[in-house]
Amino acid sequence: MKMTSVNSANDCGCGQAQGGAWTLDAALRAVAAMTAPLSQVEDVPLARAAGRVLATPVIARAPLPRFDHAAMDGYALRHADLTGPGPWSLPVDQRIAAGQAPEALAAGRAARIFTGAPLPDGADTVIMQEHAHVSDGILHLDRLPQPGTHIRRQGEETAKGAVLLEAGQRLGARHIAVAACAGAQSVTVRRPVRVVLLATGDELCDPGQTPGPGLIVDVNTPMLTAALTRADVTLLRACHVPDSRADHVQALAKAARDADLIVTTGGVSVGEEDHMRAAVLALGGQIDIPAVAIKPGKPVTLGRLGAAHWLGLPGNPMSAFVTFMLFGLPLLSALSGSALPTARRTGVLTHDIARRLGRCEIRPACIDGQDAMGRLQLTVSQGIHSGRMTPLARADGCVVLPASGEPLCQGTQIDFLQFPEGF
Ligand SMILES: Nc1nc2c(c(=O)[nH]1)N[C@H]1C(S)=C(S)[C@@H](COP(=O)(O)OP(=O)(O)OC[C@H]3O[C@@H](n4cnc5c(N)ncnc54)[C@H](O)[C@@H]3O)O[C@H]1N2
Ligand code: MOO
Repeated sequence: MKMTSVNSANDCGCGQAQGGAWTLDAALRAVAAMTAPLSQVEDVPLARAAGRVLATPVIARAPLPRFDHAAMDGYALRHADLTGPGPWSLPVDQRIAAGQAPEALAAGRAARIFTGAPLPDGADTVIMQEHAHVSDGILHLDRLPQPGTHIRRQGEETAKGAVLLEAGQRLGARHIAVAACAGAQSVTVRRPVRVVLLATGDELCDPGQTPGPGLIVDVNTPMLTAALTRADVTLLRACHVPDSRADHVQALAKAARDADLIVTTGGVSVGEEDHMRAAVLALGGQIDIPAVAIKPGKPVTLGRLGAAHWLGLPGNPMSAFVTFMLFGLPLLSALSGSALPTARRTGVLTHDIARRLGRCEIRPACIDGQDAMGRLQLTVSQGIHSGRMTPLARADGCVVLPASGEPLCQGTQIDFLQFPEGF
């Protein structure tokens, strides 16, 4: 097959040298297989548990609801007291608000009761106050109620001892609410994943600075700092590393001492200024996945350095973004023992796509609604450039264009990775 020029304006050269590169699916399977959850756990109060990952299940300490109670403001009575054809009249001799302990209901009597208040012993039915009439302390009913209405029974939602949240659950507001229902004051979660972020390149200057000749603004550090700002991650530090082997070795050695995961950007390609792989190997590290046959992001490299995982992202910001989404997010999930954040969905193309067969492409895409069958309608960026970030700002996720297969025409089904919230 004739290759187009590597100098083409829309092409950084990925896909031209597939030797040694893993397929995307094989690399993702390997990451899942070789990454075990951190063993250390800690107890945190519910108020500080948002975004953390449960290490042990949350068990109901009592039945839910804990006791029989009224589901409506009204009157509690014993249904068997409503004898004969009606209307019926029952003296009201008790008033029970939420939080009060009632007395048993005497025969032939009703109790004024409010939503959430415990049902008195002997009562088995609650009448909404809109369906009752009370005068001089006597409850009058014209219609016979259904026995047992408007009562929430002890244990009807769940029994004592039931598992309400499984280990591995990432805690959002609704899960914390369920833990509170369970009677928990705190939860046992995995400790945060400790990450060190290293951006390599002599050309980098900080955002906000005016770059001197040949310099560029560091995009990867703010991008990945944002992606790593989450409750289940402690970003220990984010540093620039100059383009020298000695500086790489020094920064990596320090990172390996305190990080669970070292994320680097740049320096993973093949030029003399690319020192990352050599530095990892010089420190006794290992490379598990040397490259992945995707565009952008082919030079992405995964390995180990001491006890730490190493994720070597390519320097081009678009490549770094895509490879962090594909590998960084699953790595963090695996280390924190939670499910993958981005399930692959299937969508349908709204237009034809020109692509080069033989390489797997990851392209930004927008959701343009759903068709009659509920399938996502996807509009995909035409062509990608691994340094260009602007298409990502408008996108809802990325499509995965397979390396082989039929032409991609309007209506073709395609895999879609929706960006997680905040990504
Ligand atoms: N002869 C070959 N050259 C290249 C190949 C190849 O296979 N053979 N692969 C190309 C591909 S694909 C990519 S991607 C890049 C990856 O290179 P590195 O990971 O070594 O990254 P750098 O060379 O350090 O930087 C690439 C590019 O990105 C810019 N950059 C780097 N860091 C940042 C940052 N923090 N913020 C913004 N921009 C950044 C850097 O200035 C370069 O322009 O290699 C190709 N070359
Ligand atoms: O295309 Mo490279 O993918 O610039 O990562």
